[in-house]
Amino acid sequence: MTDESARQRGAEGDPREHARALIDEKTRRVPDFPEKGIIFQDLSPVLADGDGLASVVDGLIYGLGDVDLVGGIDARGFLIGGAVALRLGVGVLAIRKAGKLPPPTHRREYELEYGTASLELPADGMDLVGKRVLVVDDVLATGGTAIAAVDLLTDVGAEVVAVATIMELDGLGGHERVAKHLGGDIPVTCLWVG
Ligand SMILES: O=P(O)(O)OC[C@H]1O[C@H](OP(=O)(O)OP(=O)(O)O)[C@H](O)[C@@H]1O
Ligand SMILES: Nc1ncnc2[nH]cnc12
Repeated sequence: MTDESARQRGAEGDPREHARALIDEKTRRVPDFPEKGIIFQDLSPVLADGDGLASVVDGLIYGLGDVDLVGGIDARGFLIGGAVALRLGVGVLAIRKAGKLPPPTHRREYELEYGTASLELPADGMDLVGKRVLVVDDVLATGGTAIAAVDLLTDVGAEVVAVATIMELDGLGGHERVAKHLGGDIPVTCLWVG
């Protein structure tokens, strides 16, 4: 990390401003992927950049309350989840796509901007009751994935304290859907909206 990037990220105020500038500059926007009509927002170049990853992590945790555990959503949420957890000094939990975890599991199905899917969590081996969990992912689109993650964590007795994503796709209603599902008092934060 350079002194310059550290200065830009935090010392001069809100670290989200620098994160937003890098997201704006580096995101790869690909039309008609994975199907016609979808503009795929590929954050790979942002996260592959040291300053980009650090800025995003700082931005995602800005203003957060107490967190015991970070839940990262399969698959791109894993990248952010591990980095955020390390920064917060807590553990990370992989919220997995169906069929990856050995039984017993809890499962929730949901609809995506393109298709349907299921998420799973282990149903034993960990005591998640009462754990304050921050859910992280790269993109919030329709909100279906985030809602399934919230429901799974609720199923295992955890308390979701915030949902944070790097990017929100405007016009799909995801932010409102997730906020409403969480009941209004739990923050849904997205660094960049577009
Ligand atoms: O708000 P939603 O409409 O639910 O969409 C958002 C989800 O879609 C993408 O994941 P995807 O299912 O494509 O999986 P991947 O991370 O494995 O590529 C993205 O990483 C989010 O998890
Ligand atoms: N348009 C999109 N770009 C990247 N990830 C997504 N997840 C859901 N919709 C997406």
